[in-house]
Amino acid sequence: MMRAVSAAETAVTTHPWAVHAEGLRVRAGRHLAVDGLDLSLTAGVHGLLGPNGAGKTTLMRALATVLPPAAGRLTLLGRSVDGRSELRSVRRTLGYLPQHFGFYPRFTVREFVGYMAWLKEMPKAAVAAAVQRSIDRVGLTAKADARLKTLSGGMLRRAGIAQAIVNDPQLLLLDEPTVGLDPEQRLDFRELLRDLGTDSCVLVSTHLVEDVVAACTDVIVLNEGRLVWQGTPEGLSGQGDQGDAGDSRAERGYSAVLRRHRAEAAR
Ligand SMILES: Nc1ncnc2c1ncn2[C@@H]1O[C@H](COP(=O)(O)OP(=O)(O)OP(=O)(O)O)[C@@H](O)[C@H]1O
Repeated sequence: MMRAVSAAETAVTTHPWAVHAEGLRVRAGRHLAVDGLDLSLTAGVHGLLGPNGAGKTTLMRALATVLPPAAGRLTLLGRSVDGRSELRSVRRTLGYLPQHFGFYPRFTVREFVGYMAWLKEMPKAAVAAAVQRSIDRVGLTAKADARLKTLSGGMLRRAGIAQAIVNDPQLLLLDEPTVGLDPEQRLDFRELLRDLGTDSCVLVSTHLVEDVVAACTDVIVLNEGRLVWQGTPEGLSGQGDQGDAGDSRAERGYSAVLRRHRAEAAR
């Protein structure tokens, strides 16, 4: 006899949230930088906005499994992040560009990306082609065999993006990826983001509202460790009015979201 399958079971097996957080709290040092966050993300490009100190980097680090949750529930790609074997399997399918990343200056771009592929336990036979493809995708083909110490800041950032995408991650976390990119590279990067977001869940932290509008399917606004707004870029543009700060409708909408949250918090 066939057993009835509950909606909850199919949801987990066929449509797992790439990120599902309930009441998530994360400490940065002693400070509770993420304070009771509820967030669910699926495939697409999600732009993470928030003022300095909002908790964006701390959230990214928690989703990258670098920082453990202090409280609440967190599942990534349908798996909890509690046990060692779950963590290992999640990390194989993650890509993460930290805000500040360490690297060996004498490594070439190819060696660096290859080393990260090895850390992600990619099958040996697939590494060389995957490394070349990710270097090509970030526009560093001509610099593939240059040492990292000889690269400009923007090129180094692109090498960082290449290592993050080398394993075709299902969950890609990019913390301020456009810092140091020149205007032409930023346009290319937006195209790459749109491409990556068709199959994967991409979370991009940025201060540039225009990048979010141009490349994201969804916007998340964080303030004081809490999610204060989530919706489409068009929806964000509709939040503001002429009196709000900003050069574009989206910037004024973002200012309005923060203004309202601050007013509510002050009550
Ligand atoms: N190691 C630490 N020890 C104590 N407090 C910290 C530490 N790291 C971060 N914080 C604090 O946690 C809060 C959130 O910091 P976080 O770096 O996550 O914010 P952010 O939104 O990424 O900011 P920015 O836009 O400036 O990069 C800030 O108030 C910050 O001062």
